Amino acid sequence: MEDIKQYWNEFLNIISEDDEFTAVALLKGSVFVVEEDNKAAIVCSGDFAATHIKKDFLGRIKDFFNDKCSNNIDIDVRVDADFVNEHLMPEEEYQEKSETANNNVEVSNTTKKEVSNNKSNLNDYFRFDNFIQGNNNKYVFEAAKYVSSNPGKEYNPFYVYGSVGIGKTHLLQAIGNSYLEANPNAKVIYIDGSGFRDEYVSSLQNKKPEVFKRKYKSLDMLLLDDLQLLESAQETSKELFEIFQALDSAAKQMVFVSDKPPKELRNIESRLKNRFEKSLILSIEPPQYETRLAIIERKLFDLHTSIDEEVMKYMAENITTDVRKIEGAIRAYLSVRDLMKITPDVEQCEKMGIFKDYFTNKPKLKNATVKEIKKMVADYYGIEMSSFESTDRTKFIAKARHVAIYLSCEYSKKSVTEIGLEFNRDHSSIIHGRDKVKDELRSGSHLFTEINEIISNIS
Ligand SMILES: Nc1ncnc2c1ncn2[C@@H]1O[C@H](COP(=O)(O)OP(=O)(O)OP(=O)(O)O)[C@@H](O)[C@H]1O
Repeated sequence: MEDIKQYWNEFLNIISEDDEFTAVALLKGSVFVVEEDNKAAIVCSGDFAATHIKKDFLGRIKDFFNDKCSNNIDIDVRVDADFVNEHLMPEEEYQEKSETANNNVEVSNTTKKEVSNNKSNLNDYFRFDNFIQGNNNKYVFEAAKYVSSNPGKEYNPFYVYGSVGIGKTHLLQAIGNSYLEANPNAKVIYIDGSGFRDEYVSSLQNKKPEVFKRKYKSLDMLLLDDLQLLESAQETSKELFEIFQALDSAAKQMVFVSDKPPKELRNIESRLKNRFEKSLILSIEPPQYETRLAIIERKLFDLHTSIDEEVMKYMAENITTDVRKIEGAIRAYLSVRDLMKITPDVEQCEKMGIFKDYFTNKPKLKNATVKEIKKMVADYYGIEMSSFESTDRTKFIAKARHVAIYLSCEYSKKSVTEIGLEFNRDHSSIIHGRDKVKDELRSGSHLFTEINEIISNIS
């Protein structure tokens, strides 16, 4: 029998040499099993790994084996987290890891702090290969990668903005880490607005502003986070403009991150604002359902653990904006699991309120009746109210009807049977309509925006 397993190791070595970090992490985090002479499987810890392996690598893996082996090898990719946990680490290590998974989460967080490189303030954890791409961030991600390998060129400065906890700092630091990896002697500084202001103020107090100026003007790359924190520090922003000019004329890359676009920044040196407005400005949006699910899988993968898929989906459905909250929810779940030695399912999570501090609050509709909801939805889509009760099944009407049914189920406090009476339908049609919208929302469809707009019109 041929040594198929050996070929797998050879494949891993080749792919490691190619420096495909994501591939290496995904493939090494999976288990290769030879099942019969001409049958093998790649067992993964989650759908994220399985999907990517199937999509991006299975073809190459099959070609590689077909070149090596005399017979065609049938290779399947499947998900079995427990199997992976058991086979990937020695038994004692596995026991230790699962017993201390909660600590691991903390360890991972402290690691985030401890690994920071003193000179640059960068934290090694924030890399491109552990950043999940989705529709919300794909352009920013591509631009960030481009900037880190082509610094000081056409995207200088690069300006990124977006709301809380959606990966701005992660990408900013990934730019620095990746650039330093290729240029280990480069001078890079990552700092946030308040750190920059404090350093400037203390250089004035110590009567050494020249040292401060020299330090920043001699950089190869400046990564300034939370720029909005300089809004109340006009003098510092003037100083930043000087540094900006020096770095710009030396073609040194600058990346700025803020919670708002340049035009909304107040009390910032106007010449600086003007320059920002001419830069490459991109925003990161909150991640959609699939991206949130992939982030959860990735975070668990980093922690060498896994949790029930339904619980992951439950988290992804209910934490819609802030990825930091997703990390908190994972920590909360693992603490309960490890301290109480139970594996809560979705129902238990709900009963125990494990995620109550992390879930995104649903917009509140004050005293919304089914009638009001129907009126707002009809106005929004420009249809007659009577269409909701009619038998008209044209796509547009059916969609509006489903949205009205969904909102009535979520917000009117009426039972499905009562709602059914108002839509001239039985309770099973109401459940069908409601679930159809829920499924679409899960898949990150545009309906999410439409529903939010309707809700804000009602409330
Ligand atoms: N797409 C993603 N893939 C992987 N991890 C992510 C992603 N987006 C956010 N995170 C993680 O979420 C956490 C919060 O992200 P980050 O600190 O970058 O947010 P931020 O947008 O800078 O927020 P703030 O404005 O509050 O500083 C980090 O631990 C980061 O690794």
